[in-house]
Amino acid sequence: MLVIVTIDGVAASGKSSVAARVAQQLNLPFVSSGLLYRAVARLALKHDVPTQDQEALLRLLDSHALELRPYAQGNEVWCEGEDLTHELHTAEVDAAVSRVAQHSQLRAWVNEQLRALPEPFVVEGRDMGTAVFPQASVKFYLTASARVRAERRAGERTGDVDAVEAALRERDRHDAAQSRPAPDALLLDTSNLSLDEVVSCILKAVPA
Ligand SMILES: Nc1ncnc2c1ncn2[C@@H]1O[C@H](COP(=O)(O)OP(=O)(O)O)[C@@H](O)[C@H]1O
Ligand SMILES: Nc1ccn([C@@H]2O[C@H](COP(=O)(O)OP(=O)(O)O)[C@@H](O)[C@H]2O)c(=O)n1
Repeated sequence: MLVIVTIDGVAASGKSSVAARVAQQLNLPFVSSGLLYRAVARLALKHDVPTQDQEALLRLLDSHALELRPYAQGNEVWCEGEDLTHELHTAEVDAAVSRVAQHSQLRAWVNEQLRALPEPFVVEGRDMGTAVFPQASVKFYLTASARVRAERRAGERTGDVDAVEAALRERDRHDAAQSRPAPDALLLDTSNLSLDEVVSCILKAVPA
């Protein structure tokens, strides 16, 4: 059966880890939409383009072709022969990305890249079940307490748990506009669930 599964949620709620595992079980590709926003933020930082200047960001995209490659073992973003993926999960990009993501034309550009991907797939982000793939067959929205998310993420970033939690809360605040759950999404608080439990809960909702 051809399905799109959307997994949206707040920062560090488990979206990409869960999406990768769900996709593997379903033998589908998974798509990490946030990587495109992260890649634009990374390019802006690299080329000294102000993140509040949408026109300048769009010009940057015209001159630096970005490509999301949704491999099963992990998504990559390439820019003109260079793999940018390893540069996208830094505190610097975390701090800049929400400013990039607030621009409507830039969001339209990201959405165009995503809608051009061959279906079916599992896709994760903030607005996959609302703005981008409202027709998706199965929609989830993941949450977890800010403390739990900070503890999980602290191992992946420099800085103590308090600083990571403050940065996550700040990003959630900036991302609030595009982070509303779809009315038909199933909400899952993962604070007290293991990754395996979250994955099995989602798989139960996918039609056989
Ligand atoms: N339910 C869970 N239980 C334990 N650890 C989790 C769970 N979900 C995610 N993690 C861990 O939390 C961190 C953030 O998860 P990630 O998938 O990157 O979240 P997101 O894509 O929402 O930012 C990762 O280290 C991941 O392994
Ligand atoms: N569908 C999406 C995905 C990400 N984003 C933006 O991109 C940023 C990074 O997304 P991400 O999913 O890689 O971040 P994490 O939740 O993994 O920390 C978010 O903080 C949002 O600003 C968005 O606006 N819409």
